[in-house]
Amino acid sequence: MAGPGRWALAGAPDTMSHVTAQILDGKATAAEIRSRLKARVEALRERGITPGLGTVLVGDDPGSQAYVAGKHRDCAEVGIASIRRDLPATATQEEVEAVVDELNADPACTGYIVQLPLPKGLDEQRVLERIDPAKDADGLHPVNLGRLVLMQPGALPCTPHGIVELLRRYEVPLRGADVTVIGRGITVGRSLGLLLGRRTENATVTTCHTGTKDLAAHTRDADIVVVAAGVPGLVTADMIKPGAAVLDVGITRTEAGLTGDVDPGVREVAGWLAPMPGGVGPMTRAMLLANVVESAENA
Ligand SMILES: Nc1nc2c(c(=O)[nH]1)N[C@@H](CN(C=O)c1ccc(C(=O)N[C@@H](CCC(=O)O)C(=O)O)cc1)CN2
Repeated sequence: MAGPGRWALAGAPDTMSHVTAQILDGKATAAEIRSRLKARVEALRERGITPGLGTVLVGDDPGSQAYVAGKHRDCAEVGIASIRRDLPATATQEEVEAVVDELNADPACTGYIVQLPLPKGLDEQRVLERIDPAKDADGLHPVNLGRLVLMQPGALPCTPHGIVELLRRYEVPLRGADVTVIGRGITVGRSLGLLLGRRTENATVTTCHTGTKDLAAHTRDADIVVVAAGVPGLVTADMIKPGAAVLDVGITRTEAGLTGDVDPGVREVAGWLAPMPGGVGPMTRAMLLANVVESAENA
């Protein structure tokens, strides 16, 4: 699946005519991953093991509701049992933590996630820390993030893991690549920096955020740009080195529909583009299933 855009990384002249970016098709890649996971789930079931994914959803945010519904559809497709716990937006910290305790104790739930963000007023970090690290299907418990820092095996956060898988499948050169990540949230930016800096990936990562003085200076030098800022159209064509890979992880819901962080003009400059929708999002869901299957296999 090698793309047309490798010439910028190889140092070819700027005068070379450019082909529109190759699309990093997360939807198709995730479907392939699910079909392989389905076979692994069947093998587990033959050994008498049924993996079970739990979700905890608090409140009525339309995005979170859609993501959780998607996660349960994926489970049904690959044969993972699913357990759903929905709480109203008025739920207290104690009520949310009681559900976490219940899932920690439930043997049918082999892994689970707490859908983020939680409604204002709830202490997200306290909830995440209460999850049994062995059941943390999102890799967001401090123990699992610590393993990532120490480069030890453990559940990996789904979006960063999905990004790395997508880059690998399309043979986007990663070793030694200069990667600029925009956004320092724990579900994407910060964890991605840790993941790409491991010896197995060996990329050089710059994490940009609201305090970054000259964002364009960092993106223009990068072989790979990952943007997870939630600012529609933040990254424009003039900020991208010709032939670089650009991955759009931003999602803003407007009355007109969903908007990503990458301006459509980037497609004419980039070598590869993971669009929103259809790029990284479906990979996030596929990696969650992979975490659940892998932890059932290792149990
Ligand atoms: N506990 C977690 N909470 C959140 C995570 C996470 O990994 N764990 N990530 C995001 C939300 N998320 C999964 O939970 C997620 C986001 C987007 C997509 C997706 O498929 N997006 C589509 C477009 C959106 C749409 O159609 O509605 C796409 O990009 O094609 C899946 C999962 C924050 N919370």
